[in-house]
Amino acid sequence: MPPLFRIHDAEVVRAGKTILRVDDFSLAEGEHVALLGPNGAGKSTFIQLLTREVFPLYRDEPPVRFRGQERPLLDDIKRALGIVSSTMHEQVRVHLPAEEIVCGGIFGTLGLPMHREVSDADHARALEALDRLHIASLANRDIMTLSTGQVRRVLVARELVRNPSVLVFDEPCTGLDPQGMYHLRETMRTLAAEGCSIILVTHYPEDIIPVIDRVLLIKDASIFADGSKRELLCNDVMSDLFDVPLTVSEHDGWYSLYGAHRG
Ligand SMILES: Nc1ncnc2c1ncn2[C@@H]1O[C@H](COP(=O)(O)OP(=O)(O)OP(=O)(O)O)[C@@H](O)[C@H]1O
Repeated sequence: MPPLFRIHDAEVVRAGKTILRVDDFSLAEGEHVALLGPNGAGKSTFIQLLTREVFPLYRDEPPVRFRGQERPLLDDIKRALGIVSSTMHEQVRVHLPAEEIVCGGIFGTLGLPMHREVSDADHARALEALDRLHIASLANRDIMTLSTGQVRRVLVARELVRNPSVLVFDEPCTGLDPQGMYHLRETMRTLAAEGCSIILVTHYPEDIIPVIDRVLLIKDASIFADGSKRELLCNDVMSDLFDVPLTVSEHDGWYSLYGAHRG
């Protein structure tokens, strides 16, 4: 089986500057990975290479392959991938029940589509997605009255209605309180246990749920390291990645990062 994604000899240039270079990377079907690195390193650009929102410099052989295809259809990639980011909820500025927001995910609309029939089965899919994340009780709540953490989980459900095989979480816990972080990380665990591949982008090892073993460290527009958590989530590597002294601790497969302050 070809890998889900393969990137080979890709370079993204903006304003005359290389903002990402990837010599070789591949992700197998069903594999999880966490991208970790400082601000401006190139993590979002990496994701946008996969989703074909940015294009690398021309090569005779296209640098990004999806399921072995050199020129995949954008629709095929969109069908396979669900994306949840910490900024998505800023676009939700309408008074609609959470269930309608989720149902809109089937049609790619924010709420129910204006000119298309929404069947009982569509509504049932939306409720099922909310239920999978244990938030069915929010179905009739006005999305504008929910907490940031609740909205983010509703938006995960909105991606789930299309049954993607891969979920990209782009800084999913940014702006959440400890309760919101707990639930969001539990959501990732639930989805991984159900067989979804997770691609996580984060600044914090705390977000890397135990089932994700592979970490891709990105720094200064290139891959700094690619390997297992045990190998890379350690004091020296993290201090080098973020250019400040850091200490890593691990407990039951969960990692934490602290500033190694003196005095
Ligand atoms: N259109 C553009 N023109 C010029 N520079 C750009 C453009 N888009 C991105 N960049 C630069 O490319 C670099 C990588 O950006 P990217 O958003 O991928 O980083 P990131 O690792 O996701 O950062 P953060 O953690 O802050 O979200 C940054 O320095 C950014 O300023």
